[in-house]
Amino acid sequence: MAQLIDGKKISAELLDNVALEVADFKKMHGIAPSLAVVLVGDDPASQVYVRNKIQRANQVGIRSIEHRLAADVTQSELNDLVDELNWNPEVHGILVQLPLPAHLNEEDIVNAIDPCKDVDGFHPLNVAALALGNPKLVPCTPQGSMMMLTQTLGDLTGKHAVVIGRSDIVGKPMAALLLQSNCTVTMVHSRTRDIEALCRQADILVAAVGKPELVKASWVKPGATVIDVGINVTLIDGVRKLVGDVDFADVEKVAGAITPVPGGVGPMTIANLLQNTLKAAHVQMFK
Ligand SMILES: Nc1nc2c(c(=O)[nH]1)N[C@@H](CN(C=O)c1ccc(C(=O)N[C@@H](CCC(=O)O)C(=O)O)cc1)CN2
Ligand SMILES: [Mg+2]
Repeated sequence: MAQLIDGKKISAELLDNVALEVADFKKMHGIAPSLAVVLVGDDPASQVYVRNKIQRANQVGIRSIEHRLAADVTQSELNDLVDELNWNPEVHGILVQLPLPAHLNEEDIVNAIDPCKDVDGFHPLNVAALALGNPKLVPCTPQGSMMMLTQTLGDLTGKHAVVIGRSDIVGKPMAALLLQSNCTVTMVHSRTRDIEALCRQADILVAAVGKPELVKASWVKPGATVIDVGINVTLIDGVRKLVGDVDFADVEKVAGAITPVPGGVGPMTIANLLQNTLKAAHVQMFK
């Protein structure tokens, strides 16, 4: 049976470390790092994620400022808020919870955030910095996935990593980070031919595609490390159940190590958001 990569445990260690560094930051500067969290509308999952982010921020001593906007807010009203947060020296990190309601243009909003406060790492300047091998603020889910990989495997040099999915917030930055760690990287997606055979070549398999339990044991090389980024809500006999993109019960029989859902990558995302907030605050103090 595969080793379980425990995201709750690894993220708790990271949060303890962030809390210590936040205490040092406060001693040095006399203020707390601060994070502005913008939530538009009433998507139930987004409400849960935002609540968890604020709760964890408070736990490590980061000041959080919540901005809740109605679902029918206009693009220019949201832009005005982002602008105000950009100019406010008491705000070190800004995050706009995604997805936004359909009438809003996500790209324009992300582009409006000051790249130095972009703790999600989604701004084009942060994307470019990562692609050029000089990362500044890195997207939280891929950064957390890399921490789990290095804790499990140590040096990743020479390993063949296959990333399933090419989203801007997970697949692409994940591939860039794996490349930076000297992996040989293959990206597969909906138009790839024979995905299964390519996945079977992977020493490291990262599933970030949003398809419940897509990856079966037959896709996995014996002993491979499997990172499951998927968070899919399914109904089993009328009961809400969270499953990943990996068929855990099947794949754990062949993998060397595997992340569960829940309790894997998810908690790492939030811990990395707070680490990014601290990093952004440090950079702004010396500007
Ligand atoms: N601005 C952003 N929006 C979104 C991001 C993001 O990184 N920045 N990522 C996702 C949602 N997300 C954080 O925002 C997120 C999703 C899931 C978890 C998590 O801890 N999940 C738990 C299970 C929670 C549950 O029971 O529902 C787990 O996997 O154990 C954290 C953060 C999209 N939007
Ligand atoms: Mg839209």
